[in-house]
Amino acid sequence: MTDSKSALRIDVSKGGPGSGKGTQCANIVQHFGYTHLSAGDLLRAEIKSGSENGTMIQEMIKEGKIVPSEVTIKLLQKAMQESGNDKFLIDGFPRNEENRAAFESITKIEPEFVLFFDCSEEEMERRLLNRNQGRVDDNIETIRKRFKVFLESSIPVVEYYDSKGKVRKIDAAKSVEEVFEAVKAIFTQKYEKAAAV
Ligand SMILES: Nc1ncnc2c1ncn2[C@@H]1O[C@H](COP(=O)(O)OP(=O)(O)OP(=O)(O)O)[C@@H](O)[C@H]1O
Ligand SMILES: Nc1ccn([C@@H]2O[C@H](COP(=O)(O)O)[C@@H](O)[C@H]2O)c(=O)n1
Ligand SMILES: [Mg+2]
Repeated sequence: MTDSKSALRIDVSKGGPGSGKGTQCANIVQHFGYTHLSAGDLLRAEIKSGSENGTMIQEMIKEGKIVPSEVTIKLLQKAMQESGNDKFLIDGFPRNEENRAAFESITKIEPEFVLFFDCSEEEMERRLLNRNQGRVDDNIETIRKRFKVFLESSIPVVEYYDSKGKVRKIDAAKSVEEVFEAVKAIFTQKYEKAAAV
């Protein structure tokens, strides 16, 4: 997203649950100097911190529901301020139209581009059930709810950005290395274009 006043640059990483957003963002950070902000990770940290919103967030995550935007946006803004960076890769946000509209209205920032990790439900389900990170939402019941929310609420946001020519779709069913090759090509092209201006 670009913000002319503060020159913050933000790209967005989207894709279904288990499509590999977090894995690829970690690679992008190492190669391209972004700060990675995972909305899900920030919400999980908020639960651990013992915040007054912790119980509500925990319940929403267990049910695969989307936490109210004001909570998530405050966490994102705080993390951005604390990072000292001006280049952010926001992972798993905006998750629905409310997230998108509220973020843009509060921050006046729009994404430069949106990476969309495209993967079948069958493969995503396999990956989530093998993740073994102790997440309360990595069980088959919650995974099915998360897939439904993804289709009903998150895909329309991808379509919105697509209509603005911002989506870069990546075949995320390939190996981690192959997916990263495709990601690298997108970022390299972006920097080459910027250098040519
Ligand atoms: N290309 C890949 N091939 C096989 N396994 C992968 C691939 N990418 C990621 N994984 C594995 O799949 C699991 C989910 O990946 P990751 O946590 O990056 O997904 P995510 O999109 O961030 O999911 P969530 O939305 O639930 O946070 C992890 O165990 C990860 O190691
Ligand atoms: N914008 C968001 C992002 C996430 N959540 C909640 O966290 C859960 C886990 O998110 P991951 O990106 O780590 O998979 C997600 O299912 C939501 O419950 C949210 O509310 N808003
Ligand atoms: Mg993740």
